[in-house]
Amino acid sequence: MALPIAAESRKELLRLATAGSVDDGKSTLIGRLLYDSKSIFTDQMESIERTSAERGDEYANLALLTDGLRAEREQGITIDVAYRYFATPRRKFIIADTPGHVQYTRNMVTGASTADLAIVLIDARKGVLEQTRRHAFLSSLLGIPHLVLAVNKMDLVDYSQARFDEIRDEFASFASKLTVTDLTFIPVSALLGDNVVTPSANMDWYHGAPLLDHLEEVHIASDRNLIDARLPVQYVIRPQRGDGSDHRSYAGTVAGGTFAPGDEVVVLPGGFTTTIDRIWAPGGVEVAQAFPPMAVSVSLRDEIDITRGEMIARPNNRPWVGRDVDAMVCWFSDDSTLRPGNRYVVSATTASVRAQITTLNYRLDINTLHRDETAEALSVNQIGRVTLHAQQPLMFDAYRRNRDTGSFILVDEATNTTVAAGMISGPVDHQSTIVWHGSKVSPDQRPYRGATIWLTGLSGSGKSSIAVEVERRLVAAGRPAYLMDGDNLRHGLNSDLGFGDDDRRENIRRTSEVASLFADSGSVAIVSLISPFAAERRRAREIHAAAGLPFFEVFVDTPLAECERRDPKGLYARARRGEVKQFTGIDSPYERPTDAEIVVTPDHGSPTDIADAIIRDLGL
Ligand SMILES: Nc1ncnc2c1ncn2[C@@H]1O[C@H](COP(=O)(O)OS(=O)(=O)O)[C@@H](OP(=O)(O)O)[C@H]1O
Ligand SMILES: Nc1ncnc2c1ncn2[C@@H]1O[C@H](COP(=O)(O)OP(=O)(O)O)[C@@H](O)[C@H]1O
Repeated sequence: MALPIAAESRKELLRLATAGSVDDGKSTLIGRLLYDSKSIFTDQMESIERTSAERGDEYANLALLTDGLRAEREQGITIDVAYRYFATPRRKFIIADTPGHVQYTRNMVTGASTADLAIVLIDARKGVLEQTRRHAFLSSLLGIPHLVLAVNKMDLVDYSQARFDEIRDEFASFASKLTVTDLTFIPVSALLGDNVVTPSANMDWYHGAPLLDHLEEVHIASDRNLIDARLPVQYVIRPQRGDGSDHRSYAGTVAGGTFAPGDEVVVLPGGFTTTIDRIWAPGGVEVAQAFPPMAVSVSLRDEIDITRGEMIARPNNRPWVGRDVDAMVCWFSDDSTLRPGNRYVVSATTASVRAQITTLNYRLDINTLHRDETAEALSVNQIGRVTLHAQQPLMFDAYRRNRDTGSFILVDEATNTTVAAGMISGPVDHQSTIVWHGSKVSPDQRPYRGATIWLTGLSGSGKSSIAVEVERRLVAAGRPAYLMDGDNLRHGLNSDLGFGDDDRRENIRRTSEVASLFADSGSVAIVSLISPFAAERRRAREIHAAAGLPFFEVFVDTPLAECERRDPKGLYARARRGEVKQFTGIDSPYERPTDAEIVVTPDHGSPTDIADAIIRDLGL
């Protein structure tokens, strides 16, 4: 016999969001659902009955159930969303209960972003109001697949079918402008229980299901995207000595499609292709298939260096990979505004990347759907369409295709707070209008196969001295080779860049791209760049890997003290005196490479000795 707990966990979960103000009877409706489905504990019920009697309420005031909880949680919580849990024999439910006033747009965005179904309440006496339209619009913007219009307080309009029909027609004409796929109207009285859990004896003209039946029956299994296989890598599990495993595995929550052992996959953004070896569910149980929203770990047939934030997909069905994204954002922060030029960290699936807002295309009035194209900023609870530019490629889908891989949050790095939520429309247009023109020359038609030798190290470590010797030897041997020295590039290609972190990243990015073009042409690109950041060096490697080009990192590991002693340009002395700011090793970081192909130290001899060794070791 199955244990009850197992039966419980097998039940399908429906995430439901309710929007509306207290006056519409939202709290009473939720209370009624909990009460009539026997989800309230007896002691809670007794206290509600007692308080209702004290207040002189005619009926047990079920709103007290949710309002009481709200008062508790108001302390110290900025985003006011209460999650309630209840279950019936057929399904489990999580209700995200969000207050409905205009200033609570951010709450609704937070609470409803993962919902399968939204209930929008209408007071039958008042009909369709501005806030009804606002809630319906937000539900559609958030891509909630099922929308229920609960026309409440039917007892106060004599259970009139005519009034219900009037409201339904008015709302349906507005909803036709939205992308609502499944719309259901239910006449209810939350206070008296009509059509909430049990069918109403007062509305025999209504032949549909009561609300709870609808919630139990609405078909949600196919709402998830089961086509586009996506596994954002959350962390890497390395084999422990002695535990019998011989493979690294990659853990994450499946965000779309299905994965099975033997499937060919691509790891993005690097572009390596391999095959899934095995898949485990939590607890180490091996499974034959993974689908959303399963948390799994997978092992791959080839050893590939994968880190958090990368994505496993299918070679013939990839997410977009790009830096420029077009999105709708809802601004959350009371303390700041969104403006073009502002910089944030974009957190999308498991990746976090720095990005800048490039444009605010318009601000949307969520009551009228009017687009204000003259808007210069978004403040709290406002929604607008923006484009942003990320410093590293993001992997994403359109939100309407996949709510997990199509959404992100913006984090203010200075305060480490979430300032916005975003829903991606797609890559910025200019990208989709640019096509890749393939060359008619294949790599083996070129006289030489190119490569990049990337020298990294502190200023004065000896990068340039070694690089010029490598270039000289290769050219003398008849190989096309070309030296790209950071100092020299900063005179032309990178003359607009300084030494702040962002500028250095851009410096490394541009140099990576140019080096890969040289390598692609059959030349050996020799780069001599401090390149202090591990992520950007890694990105340089990935750019080459994606194009199938060899990339060799050479870490010129000369201790800071020795570089400072050499100080060929007198820059260390000036940095110590504070005349040169953000100098690497002094007041700007250098992240030491951990996976360089070659590490050279001063013990290895003169630059010429080292150049000889590099050429020999790399087989060039
Ligand atoms: N603040 C500060 N920090 C580091 N380096 C400085 C700075 N200001 C000027 N220089 C000179 O610029 C050279 C480094 O440029 P890079 O393009 O290699 O640097 S980076 O990769 O963008 O960090 C570097 O050249 P090398 O000594 O050949 O490394 C310095 O001479
Ligand atoms: N292997 C080495 N042994 C001793 N001195 C070296 C070595 N490599 C470079 N140097 C000296 O160190 C100084 C800085 O070298 P440089 O190539 O300009 O460094 P970087 O390009 O890393 O700033 C130069 O004076 C150079 O002669």
